[in-house]
Amino acid sequence: MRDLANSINAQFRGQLGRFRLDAAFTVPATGITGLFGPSGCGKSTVLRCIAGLQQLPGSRFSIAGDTWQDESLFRKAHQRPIGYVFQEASLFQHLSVKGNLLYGAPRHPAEQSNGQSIGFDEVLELLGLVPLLDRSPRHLSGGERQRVAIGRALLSQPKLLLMDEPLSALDRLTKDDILPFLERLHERLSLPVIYVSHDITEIERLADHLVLMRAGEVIASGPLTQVQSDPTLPLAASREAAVNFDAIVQRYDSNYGLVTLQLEGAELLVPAPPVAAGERRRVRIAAGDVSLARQLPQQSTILNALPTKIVSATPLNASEMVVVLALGDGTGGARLLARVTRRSWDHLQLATGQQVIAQVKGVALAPGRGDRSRDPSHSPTA
Ligand SMILES: Nc1ncnc2c1ncn2[C@@H]1O[C@H](COP(=O)(O)OP(=O)(O)OP(=O)(O)O)[C@@H](O)[C@H]1O
Repeated sequence: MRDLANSINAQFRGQLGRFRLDAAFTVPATGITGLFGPSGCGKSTVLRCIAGLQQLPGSRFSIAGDTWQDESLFRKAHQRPIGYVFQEASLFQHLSVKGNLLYGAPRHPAEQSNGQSIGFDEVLELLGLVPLLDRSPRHLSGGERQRVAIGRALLSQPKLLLMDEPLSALDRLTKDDILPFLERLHERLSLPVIYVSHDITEIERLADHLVLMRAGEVIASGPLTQVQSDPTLPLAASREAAVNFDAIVQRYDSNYGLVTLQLEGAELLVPAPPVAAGERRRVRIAAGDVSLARQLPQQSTILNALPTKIVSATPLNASEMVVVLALGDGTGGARLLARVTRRSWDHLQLATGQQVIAQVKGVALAPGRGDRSRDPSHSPTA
């Protein structure tokens, strides 16, 4: 049982027209929780319930030991300390950016939030808003408007930030511009965030925990990598199946332009711009980029040939299977996914519990703060 004082506990049940919501999850009250699922599965409805905008009898919600609703209590929307960021930023056109940011901000934030206030200057710096302060919202790009909306939500001193598809109205390049700002918020603020998206690449980039929904129900929740690597869930079986890790930079080899990253149970070599030792960077390894070998390849261009143990193997279709691997000797190492053909599986006489070598042909490394390119670079590691 998770410690209630440090968790978000949600249970929303009820009928909305023809739609039945029966969603319950418990996640830590820290970091970013991604709420992911197909269109119409109920993600926005869950956020509306958390915000107190939708009341369903018999529902419960608490965060860090503070109950917002249960059988006998229902705090109205304005009594819930939340920031809400929507797909389209609704800014006041008659106010400047500064006016918009300060709208709704408590006058004495430190008194209102037990000293845990988010400062005006800090928000400006985190979201790069200084050059925009005197501008009218009419003259902002979509990405700039969204940054202002996020800043305004933060300055209301919320205890929980709800983000409902905040990037989905933006084009690819603008999205890539905003993601590093969100990563910085995540790094610097301890504010818990529930982030709704139907774009798995955003979730992979930002989330620490994941709640998977389908048809009004929560089908899984847990740490991101754990949910990604569960072969019984739809993510591991999808074409885009991948796992993400937060790895620590060990060293940088400027001679070859390679960074060494430490994961639980393995080290990875990845081509990258110079990066300082000790930095934390998120990596993504796609199932389709991992192949298996019985032995360490003697002469190969593959940079990352990692000892692993086969945890499970699940057929995907007539020709392919998804294999879950534990890095290292299988005790406590991070999990990887590999998509292999059934023919190769039989040919190599592979079996659950066996030690095998995972050959990682490519790794996507999320950019660091100093990187010029903001798109996660997918580098062949062969
Ligand atoms: N007040 C309501 N009355 C009737 N039906 C509702 C109500 N609110 C939501 N629904 C229905 O609930 C379902 C879930 O909607 P919701 O917007 O939560 O899904 P979603 O997962 O956020 O979808 P998307 O990713 O497309 O935004 C939809 O079929 C919607 O029509």
